[in-house]
Amino acid sequence: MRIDVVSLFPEFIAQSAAVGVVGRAQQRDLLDVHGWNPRDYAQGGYRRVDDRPFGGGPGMVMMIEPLQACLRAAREADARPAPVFYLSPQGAPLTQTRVRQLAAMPRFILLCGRYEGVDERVLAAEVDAEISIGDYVLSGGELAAAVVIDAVARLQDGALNDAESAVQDSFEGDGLLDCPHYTHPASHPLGEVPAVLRSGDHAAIARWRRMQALGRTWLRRPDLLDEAALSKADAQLLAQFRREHDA
Ligand SMILES: Cc1cccc(C(=O)NCC2(NC(=O)c3cccc4nocc34)CCCC2)c1
Repeated sequence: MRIDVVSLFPEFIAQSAAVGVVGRAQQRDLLDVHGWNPRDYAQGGYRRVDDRPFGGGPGMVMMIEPLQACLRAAREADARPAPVFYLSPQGAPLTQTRVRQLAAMPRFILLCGRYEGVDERVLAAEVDAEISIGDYVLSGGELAAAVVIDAVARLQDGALNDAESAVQDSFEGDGLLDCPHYTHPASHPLGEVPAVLRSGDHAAIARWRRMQALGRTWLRRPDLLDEAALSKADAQLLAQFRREHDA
């Protein structure tokens, strides 16, 4: 899979994609991430990429020409067709379902805004869809691009080791939050590790972990619970968690 990223800070994208799971996926040729800087496609001595907003107001807007030329260069770097996604607060919220759709594509291009954003005519002419990673104010779209790249990289076959696959499969499988995790020491001034986890009773441990995942999802993200397909056993575990919680 190939991802091209158009950004005024391509080094940020390259560095974040060089470490961890994404870096390893690139080393394994499962993924290629290429950064492109619109400033390299800006005409004239000043290599201007932004200008003042029509209608007045604070800040600057990214100009059409450098973006169009940069998007064209990125598109033409590979023969395969490439949808363009603009990372934007006005975009559709990113979900694991959307990540799975993106991960199935042979390639796509991510466009990152800076300043107040990009000239609206670029969105109308060049962008296939807008994606948001959440409702808060950021300084640029690059962090959102890094989130998309990480989530998509993890779904490339061969990108994850067994432990990483476990957490991926868990959420992919049932859409629940994770259970609590503990490691040495068993006893500490901060508290004890739950006895069941040290019991060696693997059925009881699996049951406890499932109950915790269900219970925490109920307490913290009931919206996810509505989406999750709960088995009869799950429903009973959750009922027990709620009884103990309300006791
Ligand atoms: C709630 C709200 C309302 C109005 C503006 C902004 C805001 O943050 N505007 C600034 C920019 N924000 C983002 O790019 C951005 C931000 C958040 C999530 C995202 N997911 O993808 C890209 C994202 C847009 C141009 C430069 C950065 C945020």
